[in-house]
Amino acid sequence: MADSRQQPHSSQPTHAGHRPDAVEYAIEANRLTRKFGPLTAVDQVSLQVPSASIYGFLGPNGCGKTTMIRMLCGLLSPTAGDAKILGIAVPEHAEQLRTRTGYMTQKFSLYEDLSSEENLKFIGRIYSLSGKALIRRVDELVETYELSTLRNRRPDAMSGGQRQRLALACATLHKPDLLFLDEPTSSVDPENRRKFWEKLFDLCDQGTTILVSTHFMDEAERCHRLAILEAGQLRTEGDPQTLMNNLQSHVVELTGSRLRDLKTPIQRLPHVKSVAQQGARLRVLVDIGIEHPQAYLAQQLPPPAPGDDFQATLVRPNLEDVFVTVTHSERQ
Ligand SMILES: Nc1ncnc2c1ncn2[C@@H]1O[C@H](COP(=O)(O)OP(=O)(O)OP(=O)(O)O)[C@@H](O)[C@H]1O
Repeated sequence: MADSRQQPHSSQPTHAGHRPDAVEYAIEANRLTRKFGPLTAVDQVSLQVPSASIYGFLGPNGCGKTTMIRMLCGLLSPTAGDAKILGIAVPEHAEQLRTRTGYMTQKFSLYEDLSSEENLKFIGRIYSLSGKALIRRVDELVETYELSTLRNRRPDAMSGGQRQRLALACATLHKPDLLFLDEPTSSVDPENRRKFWEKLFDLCDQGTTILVSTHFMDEAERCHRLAILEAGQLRTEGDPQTLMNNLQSHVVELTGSRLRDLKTPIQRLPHVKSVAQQGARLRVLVDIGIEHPQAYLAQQLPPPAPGDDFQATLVRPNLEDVFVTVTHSERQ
């Protein structure tokens, strides 16, 4: 039976934060906690985000991603714990970070009654740009984010991808050292998401640190490092390849002609953590303590009928497998 696990490849940033005043970690959070009445939305989360890297928050709805970002931005006070952003304590000294950070929310904070160009100029003036410097910067952003044909268009007449490009242009107008992106691609198709990520890597190469929250696995896999959150708690943290290599489950793919009948019995097996149908295959997560997972599954199931081409293959874990294993979400 085949084992298609591949060798890890490096997912470290190729640049080392070449801004002169760069700190080693753009974000340092120490047991950060936020309660809303009886609810603990963020529960003692500690993490370090290396400068000039892209760091992801991955987690289901309501797991605390936005609350965490708002505390790191200095917009929300923690109930307990502390954080330093670019070496500066928040929320105490958040004002010092105003011109050094950018924030793009999932709702794209654009002014709907202003055109693209007017949005950019308005934001530019907030950051004290004026005259030729403002015009130059707006032209630069229009070029970078492919907005030249949209200069006079208002956001409400733009597609999701176009609005997102404009929102990113606005969020980066003042060349922030650190950019917070809260589910920035939730209304964007895969092609535009891919292009958006190219822009993020360009920014990162220029020394910008990016913290991005997402529930898309393919996006999470692009990050240099990743935190998986659930119910306000940090379940695991690391670079995606290492997380996949260190997965505490075997991943077995089953093919054959009676997969739908097998799904329920497999789900009931004591050492099976999850079963998901993917097209003509069942993807099964088996406890890492089981030495021969394919044999384990074959032994527990009814014998194949004559002519059944049942096969069990050990495959390389993906990030969704990591997510399912470290959280309590059951993949069906
Ligand atoms: N101001 C608030 N008052 C009360 N509860 C809040 C407040 N803000 C967030 N919460 C609660 O805290 C929990 C975490 O919410 P949060 O928005 O941080 O999650 P999230 O991971 O960003 O979710 P999503 O992916 O849906 O955006 C949720 O249960 C939410 O209802």
